[in-house]
Amino acid sequence: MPELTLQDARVKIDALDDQIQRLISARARVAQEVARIKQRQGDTGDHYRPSREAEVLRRAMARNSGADGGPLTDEVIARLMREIMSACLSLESPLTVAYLGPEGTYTQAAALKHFGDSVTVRPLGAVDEIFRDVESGAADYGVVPVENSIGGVVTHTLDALVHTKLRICGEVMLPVHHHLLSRETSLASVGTVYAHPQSFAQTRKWLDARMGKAEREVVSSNGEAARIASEKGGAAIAGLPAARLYGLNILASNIEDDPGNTTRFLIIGKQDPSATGEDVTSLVATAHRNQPGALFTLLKPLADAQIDMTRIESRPVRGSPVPDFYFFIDFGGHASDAKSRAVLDQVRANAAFFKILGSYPKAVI
Ligand SMILES: O=C(O)C(=O)C[C@]1(C(=O)O)C=C[C@@H](O)C=C1
Repeated sequence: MPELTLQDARVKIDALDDQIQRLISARARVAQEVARIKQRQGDTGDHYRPSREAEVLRRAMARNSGADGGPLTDEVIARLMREIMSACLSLESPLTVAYLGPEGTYTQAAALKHFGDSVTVRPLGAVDEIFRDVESGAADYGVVPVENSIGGVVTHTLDALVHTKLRICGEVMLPVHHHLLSRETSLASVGTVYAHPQSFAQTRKWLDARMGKAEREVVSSNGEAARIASEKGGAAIAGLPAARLYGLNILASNIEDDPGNTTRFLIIGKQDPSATGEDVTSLVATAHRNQPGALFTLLKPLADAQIDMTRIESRPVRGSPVPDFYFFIDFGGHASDAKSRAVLDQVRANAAFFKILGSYPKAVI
């Protein structure tokens, strides 16, 4: 092919943009039609469909890996598709999403990664408030952190899951990069570092090596840490959105001790997503007390069925006169498929307390 001039290339880009825009508008009109179909079918809730969204994103990534795919990465393609769907859904029924605030937290980044930009967000102060907000209908969905690859589980979230009527309808995996943010311009001028306890846990080695003399003050969130650093001085450990929001300098980047540092977040709401073929089921159960091998008995059906148990966490049962534990179990599969259903029935039969927390699509991006 003869080499294009810059002007020719721009003419091509303009022509492609015309086509892209026409197609996006056509897609948005079909989404409006989808909303009318759902209403005719008597659908009274919101129009968000987590399983369909996962399918659309997986198709986009598969197309990108095919013959006509590239040069953008699968993740970039999926994120673009994410935003198109988010905008289409906002025409159907705008969503309100509550998350663990304030603004600038990793939970906000997780909420936007999962739902895209075209949602109304409500930053709230505590995990319990997010559960209440969704239960009361003030928000359609909530986003809560559940586990970090270095810092471990978020106990408030596990405890709230035991008693809520809400369902887990999705998960988000967010690679977490911590930065040291400050109004100052050098590490030497920082007297106090503010951070959430999990962020301190995830940057401990770096802080010990580089900021051994600075005070460490625990605050309720990374967003709060950034706000304090912007008002009082010192430095905050937080993400880039917080640096932008509070106009702070980045004194050091990627200070997490483990470069694979990832936080998993849950989407909580009132719907049960349908099976997609790549799903996760979460349950909580207690074993019968005083029975030798009770936990083994509880888990045996999973092993017998060769089901992939991806997670197990325990939390003490509060107020129990003898030691007793809730076991939070995740496995690959959907509660509606025959194999998972049979296993769930057996686990339920072996448990003193049993509750399915949700079956939902495995995180796509
Ligand atoms: O397929 C649907 O049910 C739609 O509402 C369309 C659509 C989309 O834009 O593709 C939009 C929102 C839903 O969450 C899922 C998909």
